[in-house]
Amino acid sequence: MIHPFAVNGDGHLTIGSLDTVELTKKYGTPLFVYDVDKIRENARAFVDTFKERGIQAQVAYASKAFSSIAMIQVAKQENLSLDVVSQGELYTALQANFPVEKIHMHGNNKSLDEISMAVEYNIGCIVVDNFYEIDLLAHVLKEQKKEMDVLIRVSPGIEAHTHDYILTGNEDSKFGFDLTNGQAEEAVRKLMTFDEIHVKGLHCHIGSQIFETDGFTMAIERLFHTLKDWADRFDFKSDVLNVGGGFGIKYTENDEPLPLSTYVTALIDKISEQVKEKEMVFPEIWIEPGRSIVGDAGLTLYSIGSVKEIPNVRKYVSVDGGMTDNLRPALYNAKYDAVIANNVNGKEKEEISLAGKCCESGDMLIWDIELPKVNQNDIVAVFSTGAYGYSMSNHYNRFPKAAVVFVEDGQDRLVIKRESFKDMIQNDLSYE
Ligand SMILES: Cc1ncc(COP(=O)(O)O)c(C=O)c1O
Ligand SMILES: N[C@@H](CCCC[NH3+])C(=O)O
Repeated sequence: MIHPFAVNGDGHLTIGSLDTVELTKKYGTPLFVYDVDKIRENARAFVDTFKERGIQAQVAYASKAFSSIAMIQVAKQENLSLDVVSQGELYTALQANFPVEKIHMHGNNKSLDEISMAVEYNIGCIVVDNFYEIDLLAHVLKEQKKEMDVLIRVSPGIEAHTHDYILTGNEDSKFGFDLTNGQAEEAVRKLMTFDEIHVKGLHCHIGSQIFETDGFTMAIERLFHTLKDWADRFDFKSDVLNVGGGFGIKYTENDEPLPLSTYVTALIDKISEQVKEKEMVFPEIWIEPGRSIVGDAGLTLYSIGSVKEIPNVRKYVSVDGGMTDNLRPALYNAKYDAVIANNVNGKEKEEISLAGKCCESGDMLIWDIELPKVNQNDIVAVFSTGAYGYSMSNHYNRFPKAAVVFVEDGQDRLVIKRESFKDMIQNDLSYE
């Protein structure tokens, strides 16, 4: 079983020492529950490693992994910076009173409205992704008579080992300027012509759920190759190097993630090596972890409903959620681990497949998992759903969105209310 979960005397799964079965009685299912201590522990693993090495750094929580007012407030308490990719994520951060100067905005198609809002609220930095955006940004800055720090997102041509859909640093990518075909240089030269725009450095993000450090260190080498070239040819200085997020976490026993501090150490060592070799100034290092801060701190609790046994084929056990609260299995064939929360150590086991309740054959949460024999109304806990679970949840089949509870210091606290049917239809207008 995956940290930080344990089992109490009743054989019930606990999270942050609270009985998950009791939580479902109080809040219903499906229910996301986060152990806030674990979120803090993950955040500190990054922050403290930089501190111990005396490195100037910003650890920006990639709020796309799970954005809510309470979560942004935890990020603020942990002195993280924040990565947002939309007006919605920015709005949430503003509502959480997150310090604006520590907000960075991403996006491969930032709209005029998004850029205007970012400039209006004086966020810390915009990560420029394409030529279209440069013109929009210059226009908005002139109009609002403001200045803005920017990073240039480049794709370093790295094929990280992960699912194709979550690969982002390769040449054939919708994100960023290509380093090798001259577009990145063209972008930086163009950005440097605007007095209102201050180019602070480069950004790259090679992908997500990555278990090795090689992809990151190779990317750093390529970035430094470029930085040295630009420094020699047109005196370009990179005060900041943002190497993105993407650090892998444990979903099942087959995943062997590195300790989070190992990623940071590898990044620092490689950057130190390159700085020395190329005789350059040590940049401030920024990273953008999302999944590795919240992923393994969260789980989802479901109630079991129908059970369909097809003799000699399979036993389908259906729960009261599915691809509406966890799209990842359907989208990436992502694998998860689970237990029966009210009978974790049950001796009599059977192999089942855990199905969601959407009208899609592909709405399966886990294929072929061995669990204690299940009964209707048992509670299933699916682990490591803290990242890209709630944030990618949707209204397919008009299922209302689940509730989210934070657990800390032996207390549970509702941080996102369960949607009502009324909430769900609030924007529907009558045609009668
Ligand atoms: C630019 C950028 N930064 C950070 C992240 C966060 O990645 P992860 O949640 O894998 O740490 C992503 C998502 O892949 C991203 O696209
Ligand atoms: N949503 C993806 C990762 C993409 C992250 C953003 N670039 C996941 O669930 O794994």
